[in-house]
Order: sequence, then structure tokens, then C-alpha cells
Amino acid sequence: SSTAAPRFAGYRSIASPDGHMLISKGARDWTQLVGVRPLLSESTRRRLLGDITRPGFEWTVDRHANFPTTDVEVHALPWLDAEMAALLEAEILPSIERLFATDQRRLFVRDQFVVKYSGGGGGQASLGSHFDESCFSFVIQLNDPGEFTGGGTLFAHATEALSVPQGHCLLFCGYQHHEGVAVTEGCRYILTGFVDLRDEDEKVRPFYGTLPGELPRPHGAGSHDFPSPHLPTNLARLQRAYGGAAGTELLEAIAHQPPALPHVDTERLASRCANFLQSGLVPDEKFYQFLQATVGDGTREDESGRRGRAGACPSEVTATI
Ligand SMILES: O=C(O)CCC(=O)C(=O)O
Ligand SMILES: [Fe+2]
Repeated sequence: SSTAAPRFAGYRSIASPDGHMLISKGARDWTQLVGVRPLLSESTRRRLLGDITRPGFEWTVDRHANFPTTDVEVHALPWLDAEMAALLEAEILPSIERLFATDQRRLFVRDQFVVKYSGGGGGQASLGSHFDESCFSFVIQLNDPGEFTGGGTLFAHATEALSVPQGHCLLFCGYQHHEGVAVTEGCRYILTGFVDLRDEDEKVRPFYGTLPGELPRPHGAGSHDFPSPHLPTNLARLQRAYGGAAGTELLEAIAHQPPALPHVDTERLASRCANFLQSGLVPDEKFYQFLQATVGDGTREDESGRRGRAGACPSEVTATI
């Protein structure tokens, strides 16, 4: 894939090791930077499009209470889940770390899903102005923008929607207001991810910007709830934090040792692990399901996905780039 700078009239582009940084002419704050980089291989892209355009493919429409999308969780396609876990570790989280000067060891994935926008009345065509309940978000363009009319990601600080080439990925601060512009013809497919930063309030606050109110607790960035372990990348992070332990060993480590993850409250997880150990069950794939069902946001998976986007509220920009 090409690393040439995609050109957008409303943006200035600066080459970076991860691709390009786009700075809209209206940007006043470094949290308004948008990273754009090639990401998906041609074979992954084609395989995914093949899967989701198969007749009878089942989309969900009610996973997010606010600003719902027609989507499907990455988790529903195990091969994709595995590929995304590898891409997150090797590419996406390191890019977020470099672009936003954060610490990738403190990043956890809250949600990942494929979205379908349909022009011509066949389904959802757009997504209204909102902010994501995560410090960072990524949007990967799956199909060729030549296949649809309209579409793209429009930031409140910009005048032009970004529609990047197929396989390219946008990285941005989720608390910046943005919208999915209406597709008027054809279909636009993207893969969206919400990535939270678990860190000290003062590290999180700059990303929250001037949104009114407190830092979004307990479910947003800076929250101390446990990251959803049904995402393999989160489970891998958990295992690493406990010295590579897996299975029973991981359960024991969590149950008996102090939390190894800074600023994540693993108390509830620890007591559940202790109970699981007492039950005498062997942590095979049930262990995975157990983590999925009992921790994460403390809810079942389908409920945890409902907290993804929040309503629009006025945002002012104060700092300068
Ligand atoms: O359509 C887009 O590019 C934006 C998608 C988005 O903002 C979201 O899924 O939360
Ligand atoms: Fe969004």
C-alpha cells in the first residue's frame, strides 16, 4: 500500500513515522491531531469484505445506547479478532502512543466493531455528531471510497470530511466531536475501535478537553473498572501484567497478588477468581467465558457494548498547537 499523503483541502499534512498527521485548519489543540496511516493488508481487507457482504450476514443495530450503528463486533469473527489483536499490539497502540505522547502499556481496548453505512435507503446512512467514550478511537476504511458517494469522518474542528484510501486507518482523540457523513450511494464499510487510557487523572484530562462535567466515570477513560477481557488484546495485557501467567496460574496470581495493573481496580476480579478457584473447575475455554461474563464492565458482553458514544455537547478549544 502507498504511504503518499492523502490530500485534503481543509487539512495540512505532516509526514510522521506512522504515516501522516493531519492538522485541520481549525485545529487549536494537539488533541485535534488526526493520524492517518496504512494498516490492513489487502488479503485481510478482502477476506473481511467477503465475510460481511455475504448474503444473510447478520448485523446488529442496538449495541450502543447512544448513537447506535449498524455493526458487528470484531469478536464475532474469530479470525479477525486474532488479526486485530496482533495489529493492535504491533501497530495501532504504538501509533497512538507516538501520536498522542501517551503510554501504550496503559491502553486498553473497550470495543471494536465493523460498521456498515448504506446509501439509498437500505439501512443506516450516517452517524450524527457525537464523541466516543474513549480517549482514542480508530476508524479503518475497509472498502474502496470509489464504491460509495458521500461518507467520511467529519470533525467539528474541520470543514472537510476525511475519507481515506481502503486499508488506511484514522487515529484520533475520541472526545473530539465528530460525525459519520451520510452515504448517499453505495455502501461504506469501516472498522471502528474505542481505546481507553487508564492513567492518572491529570494524564487523562487533556484528552477530555473542555467537555463539561467530571471525567467520565465509572465507564469512560480514567475509570478504574476492569478492561473487557473478552478482547484478546486485553487478555494478553492482563497476562503480561502478571508475568505471562495463563489459565489457573493467572487466576491464582490475580486472586492472591496485589493488582499488577496500575490504576485498574482488580478487586472484584480478584474475588471472582478466588471463587472460581474454590469451585475446582479447570480453566479451559470456560475460563475465557468466565472472564468475559464476570469482569469487563461487570456486565455481559452485549451490555458492555452499549456504552460507546455520548451525546453532543458544546466543546471549546483553549490551548494552541
Ligand atoms: O463514520 C465514521 O467515519 C465515524 C465513525 C464513528 O465515529 C464511530 O463509529 O463512533
Ligand atoms: Fe465516533
